[in-house]
Amino acid sequence: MLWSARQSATITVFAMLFGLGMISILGYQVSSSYQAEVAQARTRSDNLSQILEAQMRSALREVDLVLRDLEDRLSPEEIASGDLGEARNKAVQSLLLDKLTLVRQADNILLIGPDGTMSHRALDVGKPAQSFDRAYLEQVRDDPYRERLYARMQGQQEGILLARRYETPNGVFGGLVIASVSASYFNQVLENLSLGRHGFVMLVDEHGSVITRRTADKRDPPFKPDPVILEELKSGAAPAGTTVSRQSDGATRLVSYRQIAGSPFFIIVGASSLDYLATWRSTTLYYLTGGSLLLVMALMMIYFFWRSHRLARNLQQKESRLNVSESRFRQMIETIPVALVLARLPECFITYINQQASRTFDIPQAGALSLRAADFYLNSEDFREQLQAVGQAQGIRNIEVRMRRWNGESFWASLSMSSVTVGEEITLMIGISDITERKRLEGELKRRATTDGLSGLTNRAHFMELANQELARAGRYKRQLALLMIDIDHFKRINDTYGHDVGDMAIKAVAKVLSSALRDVDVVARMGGEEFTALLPETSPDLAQAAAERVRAQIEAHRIVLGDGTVVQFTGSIGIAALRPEDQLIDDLLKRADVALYYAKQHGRNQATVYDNIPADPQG
Ligand SMILES: Nc1nc2c(ncn2[C@@H]2O[C@H](COP(=O)(O)OP(=O)(O)OP(=O)(O)O)[C@@H](O)[C@H]2O)c(=O)[nH]1
Repeated sequence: MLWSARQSATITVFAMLFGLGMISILGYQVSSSYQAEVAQARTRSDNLSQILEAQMRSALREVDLVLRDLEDRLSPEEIASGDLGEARNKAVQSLLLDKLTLVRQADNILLIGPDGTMSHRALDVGKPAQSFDRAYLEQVRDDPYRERLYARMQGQQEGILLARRYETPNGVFGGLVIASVSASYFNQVLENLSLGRHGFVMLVDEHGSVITRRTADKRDPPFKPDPVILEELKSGAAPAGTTVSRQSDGATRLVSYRQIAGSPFFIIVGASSLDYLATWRSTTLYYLTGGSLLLVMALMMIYFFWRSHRLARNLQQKESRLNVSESRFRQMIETIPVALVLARLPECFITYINQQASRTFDIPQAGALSLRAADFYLNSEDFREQLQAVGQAQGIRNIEVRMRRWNGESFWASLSMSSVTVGEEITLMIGISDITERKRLEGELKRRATTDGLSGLTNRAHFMELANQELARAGRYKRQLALLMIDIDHFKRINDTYGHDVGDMAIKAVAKVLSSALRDVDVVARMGGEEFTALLPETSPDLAQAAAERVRAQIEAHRIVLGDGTVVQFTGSIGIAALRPEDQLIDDLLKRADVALYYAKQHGRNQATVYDNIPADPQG
């Protein structure tokens, strides 16, 4: 199918729009899935920080409740002094131990007196805190509204100290009840979190110092919390959970900050784009690969479409040029003055004849298609011979042959024949020129060249030619041959008496007599003037004499009746010569016949004389 330029352009535009549409859809898909992944990661970080915050908040609250319970159970002396006697000291420690077992997140419980000295502790492990940070203690002592206090654990162990301000029944600062929650507890909490390969989670204090942290990849550089965000969270300027994104090392980090309610500690959860975009990246890669393939296919389709379109267009142009040249060629073939017949070999069925052939053979062009080439020949054997000749040579040229028109009339044709092979098919090409007229003219010329114009008989030159052939044949086959030489008697007198025209009539009359009185095989000629010859093949001198006598008698019997009723009659003399073995040329015979004629004239005319019968002495 061949598209017009407009259709091609439309198809190309559609294909390009399709490609652009695909790119847009792909782009949109990639971008929206990116947004979704980021939003999901943000939610995940936020949720995780929220869960951790709730978990840690409740853990600290449990500890606080235990401490509050202890406050109720302990007396001011028991907090203030560790020197209560062995039994009481043991009872206090036992109480502390009991409470410690209730909160597995706490690893020890201590009592600090108002002077900052540790009075009791549940477990005698680690370095005993002899005295508490004095500045901190004084701060607590002087702030009766701060009943719950937090501090980072000092020393080697990382963790949190959760303290409660103890007041004596009369409202005086009585010391602190403290529980320590070591980082190992938080580590346990954070242990089973799924953070991804580059994620982290950390517990920091209000200054951003890390209490504990967990990263999937230990080689990752430690994350430094943003103090501004911590400050904003503390002051309430930022929402309880704040998630920010930061660029680092070619990746984006989504960091979710959340303060543990009621405490100066913060949970920070970080997710890396290397993790949360991993699936998106691989999916996008698939999309892009698939999309690129589709795009390449679309481009290839456009390319192949254009290519085939161009090829088809070229083909069409070539075809139309071919059609033009074919129609020109066909027109030429149709109008050339040579009859052209095409026939398919080997059956020789006619496949085409041109207009000239139609005229030559007198048959409609379509009508010829049911015929074979041989049907145009007068003798189909001629066709077979020519076909054979074409098979042996390249072709045959200007062969003269008798052909046949459709109405049965025969004619002479000059014919050329050759064969061409197109694909599997072998076609016979026959060019025919009707040469009937040429043949007629040739015949006429030949006749004029060999015939005497007045008498219609063979002229002298042609007679000499034919006579010599007969002579040679007779000599070869040892056959007899006789020659008559006929002359009108006193012809001059006829001319002179009646005129030249009557003389001509006499010449014609003698020619007629000779033609009728002699055989067809006899060669009769007018040698000039009123002199005639007749060559009689296979004729003995006696038979020749009889024929001469017949001629003489018919000439004598002939009458020319003139317009005025005048009857003209005349006679003729004939000399006869028979072939002799020594004769080489017809002139030898002519000479002897001439002698015999002369003898006949001399001896009274109107008679036939055989040369061999002339007496040795002519006078006698
Ligand atoms: N009408 C006519 N006369 C011709 C033609 N050719 C030659 N002649 C004449 O024929 C005559 C021949 O005469 P001659 O050769 O003297 O012989 P003749 O009169 O026949 O006498 P014999 O032969 O002795 O009987 C001449 O007068 C020629 O002019 C011709 O074609 N037509």
